[in-house]
Amino acid sequence: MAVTVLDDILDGVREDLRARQALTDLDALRERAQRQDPARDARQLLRPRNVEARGIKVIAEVKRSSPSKGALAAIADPAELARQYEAGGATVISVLTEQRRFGGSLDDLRAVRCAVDVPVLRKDFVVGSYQLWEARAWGADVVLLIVAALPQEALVSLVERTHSLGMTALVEVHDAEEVARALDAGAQVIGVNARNLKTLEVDRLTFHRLAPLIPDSVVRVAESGVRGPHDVVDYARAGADAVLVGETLVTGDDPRRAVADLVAAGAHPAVQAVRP
Ligand SMILES: O=C(O)c1ccccc1NCC(=O)[C@H](O)[C@H](O)COP(=O)(O)O
Repeated sequence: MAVTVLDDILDGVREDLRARQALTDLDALRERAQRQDPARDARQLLRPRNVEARGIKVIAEVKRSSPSKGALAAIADPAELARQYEAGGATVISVLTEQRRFGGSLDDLRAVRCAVDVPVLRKDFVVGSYQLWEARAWGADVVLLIVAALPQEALVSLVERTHSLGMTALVEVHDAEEVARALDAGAQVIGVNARNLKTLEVDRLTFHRLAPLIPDSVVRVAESGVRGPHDVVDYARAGADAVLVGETLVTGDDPRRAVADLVAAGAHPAVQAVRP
């Protein structure tokens, strides 16, 4: 019996994963993954060495629905949406591939991969390495690993495996203990989710509380709750290198313009993140 929203999501993810594993064995996935172009270095793009290029980056998400808001947008053509995001200046495109609650799929990931040149993030609820091989086989450059969904030994192993496949791990946290776990696991990019995945409550100040616990050597991503440029400015002032934005972009009528407005806010001299 699922106790929290996250537990319920994970129950469905495990059931759907078993069905996919029954259809495609790991050797076939590995073979497909090895045929892919090497993964793009998203970490470098999220925190460029050239300080002048260091405006707050935007990770723009393809998100049809969610547990907190239900149906958001049909997104009949995820590739076109991704092209609009890229044209607006998004540094990374995030693709939700969980089907039951977010209406996503690996086909969406593949379509977006074929449509854009920027790195693509597989946003799902990873519980094992098979999903990492899936991500690589479908062209992902970045994979989300949710600390709250994984015991520490599994988290450590999955971060290592993600890096060994050439991909970047976006390790997601929501409290101080999870920050410590992410750092222990070797995370080089940490996402602070303002949304509590167990209760769905959104508190943008979560990032402000946790950012000081994340060393300057680690890329900081502020996830969720970005309603517009003002939230980008606020996250930037709290030390974010990047923001991850979904709902505001998929529910608006001009995704390219919406991304461009967020990028402009993040690039403004008054708010550029001052990074050592
Ligand atoms: O969005 C949800 O309702 C949700 C519920 C449970 C687990 C994950 C959930 N969303 C995934 C995300 O973290 C967001 O899609 C992403 O950070 C973008 O957030 P937003 O801009 O608020 O859509």
